[in-house]
Amino acid sequence: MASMVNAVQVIKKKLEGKVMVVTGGAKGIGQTAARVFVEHGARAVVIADIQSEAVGKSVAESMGERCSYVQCDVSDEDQVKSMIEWTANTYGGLDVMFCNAGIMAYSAQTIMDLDLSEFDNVMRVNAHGTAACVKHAARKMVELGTRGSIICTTSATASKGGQNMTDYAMSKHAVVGLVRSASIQLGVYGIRVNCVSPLVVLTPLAQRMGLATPDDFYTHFGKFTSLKGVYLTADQVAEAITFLASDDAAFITGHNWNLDGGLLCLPFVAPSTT
Ligand SMILES: NC(=O)c1ccc[n+]([C@@H]2O[C@H](COP(=O)([O-])OP(=O)(O)OC[C@H]3O[C@@H](n4cnc5c(N)ncnc54)[C@H](O)[C@@H]3O)[C@@H](O)[C@H]2O)c1
Repeated sequence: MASMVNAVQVIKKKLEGKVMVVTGGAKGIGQTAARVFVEHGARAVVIADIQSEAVGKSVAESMGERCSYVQCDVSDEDQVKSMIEWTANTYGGLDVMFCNAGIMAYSAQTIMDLDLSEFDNVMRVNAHGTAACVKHAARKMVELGTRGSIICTTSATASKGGQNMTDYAMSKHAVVGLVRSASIQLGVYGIRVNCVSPLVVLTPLAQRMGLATPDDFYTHFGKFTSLKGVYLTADQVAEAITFLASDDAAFITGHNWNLDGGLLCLPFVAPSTT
């Protein structure tokens, strides 16, 4: 028992003392990330999400006293600005901004049947909303003189075209452009900006695409990855974000980290069926 305790004690907590915001943290990847940030010793984790106060507060409470909830629609710049102000005033700083909130349209969104009001909605949250979050986090970090870390969630669709979800792919390509440009502009302040591009994670969002179990993933995506018999979990994404947020990544900026099981490295030949 004593040796087990010692083993746990030597595991490094990578986020000790940090004040962090997670947008879209009431569900899915963001909720897991908030829990993992607390486990890694973050001083404060603010979950910012469009969900009701009741839903968000119960998620935050389930993670302990270092976690709190602010209802915030990331597509509304004023709400984003107020949420960042509240975080910095309440906890005395802002070290890490995880811009993760994102949505998909309800229709297939092939180009010839593109519903442009759904398109606007997807772009408003995924591109415009992420830009508002990066903008106001950066302004606050510069104001406070913090050499912070900003991380955005984009998607494997940011590097590929698709049979459908045209608006979603466009919005995620936009986030990569945002991250690359912001990383250049903010480097002078010591602020790092990176993004992660997961393939599929079995969250409520993936369920809407009919992906609820590992078998669903293997059936639909297994042949497009070089790694076999493994799938991406929200915990793995959260650990990747934790690394990018931590001081271990002090010289890493401007990257789009593909969490894709090797999908982007597959050669230009028909995928192997073995
Ligand atoms: N799940 C996947 O397979 C997958 C793959 C690649 C990328 N992503 C991206 O990861 C991110 C998280 O996805 P997820 O699967 O956890 O989704 P999810 O639907 O499970 O959770 C998304 C959260 O974002 C919140 N949200 C939605 N609109 C918002 C808004 N306007 N303002 C604030 N919060 C808002 C929702 O309330 C929800 O809590 C998204 O950006 C998504 O595009 C997901």
